[in-house]
Amino acid sequence: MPGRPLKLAALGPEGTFSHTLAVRLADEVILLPTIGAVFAHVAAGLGDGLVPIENSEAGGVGPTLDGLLAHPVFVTGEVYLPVRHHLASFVKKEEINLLYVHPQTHEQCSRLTDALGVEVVHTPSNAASARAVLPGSRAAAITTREAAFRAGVPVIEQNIQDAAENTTRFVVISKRPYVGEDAVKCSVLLDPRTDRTGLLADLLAVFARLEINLTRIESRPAKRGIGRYVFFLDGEAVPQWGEALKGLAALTEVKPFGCYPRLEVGDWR
Ligand SMILES: O=C(O)C(=O)C[C@]1(C(=O)O)C=C[C@@H](O)C=C1
Repeated sequence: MPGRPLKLAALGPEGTFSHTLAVRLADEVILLPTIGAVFAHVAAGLGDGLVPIENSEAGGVGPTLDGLLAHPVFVTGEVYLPVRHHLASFVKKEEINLLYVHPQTHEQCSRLTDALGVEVVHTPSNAASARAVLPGSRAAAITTREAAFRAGVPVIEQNIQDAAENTTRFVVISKRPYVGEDAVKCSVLLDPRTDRTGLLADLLAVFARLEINLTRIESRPAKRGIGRYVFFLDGEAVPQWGEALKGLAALTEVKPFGCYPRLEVGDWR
C-alpha cells in the first residue's frame, strides 16, 4: 500500500460514509458541503480529495462523474467500502410520516422507501438526513450508524439496504497523477466531438488490439445537448496503457486520469 495521504477533503458533515472512510485513510480530514466543493478544493491545489464514484446498486455517482469531466484532476487511488444503511427515528416505524434520505441512498434502499409510502425529502448527505430528524417529530432518516449516533436519533431498523452486499467504490482525486509500481487500474475519459458510424467500435478496438481488459465503461451526458455523450473507461493497469492513450488520442479527445493502486481499510461495518 502506498504512503497514505496526510490530508483529504471529503463530503461532510461528520458521519457521512465519505467522512468515516476519509478518517481511516488520512491523518487530517477537511469536510466540505458538496462533492463539487471537494473537486473545486483539489483543482485549486489545496490538497487531495475522496469522493464516491459508483455503487453496486445505484451505479455512477453523478456529481463525481461531472467533477471528473469539469476539473483538471487525476485519480490516485480507489477504495471499496461496504455500505450499510439504517432507519433512524424517534417514533416507531408504523408512525413515520416523513423520510429524509440522500438520493444515492434512496436508490440503494428503494424497497423500504416504497414500502413506507410516506413523503420523501432528499438531502445533501446521509449525515444531513440524520440531522434533519427533530425530537417530537414523526420524521425518520435513512442514514449511517455514525450519523444517527452523532445526531442522537435512535436506530429503529438496521441494514435496510436492498442488497446485503451493497458496496460503494470511492476514489482519491489529486492535482497530480499517481507515480508508483503498484497501480492496479487506469481510468480515462473519452469525449467524441464528432458523431460517425463505428467511432465507439474503433475506440474499443484500441483496447482489444493491445489486449487491455476493461473493467468499466459508463456514458454520461457531455452537456452539449441531447444525444451527446462522454465515456468513462477503467481498465486493468498494464504497461501498454500509455500506448492505448496514444491510439485513442488519434481518434477522439482524451482526458487521462492516470493509473492508481487500490487502498485497503480493513473490514468494518
Ligand atoms: O452521504 C454520504 O454518506 C456519502 O458519503 C455520499 C454517498 C454517495 O454519494 O454515494 C456515499 C456512499 C453511499 O453510496 C451513499 C452516499
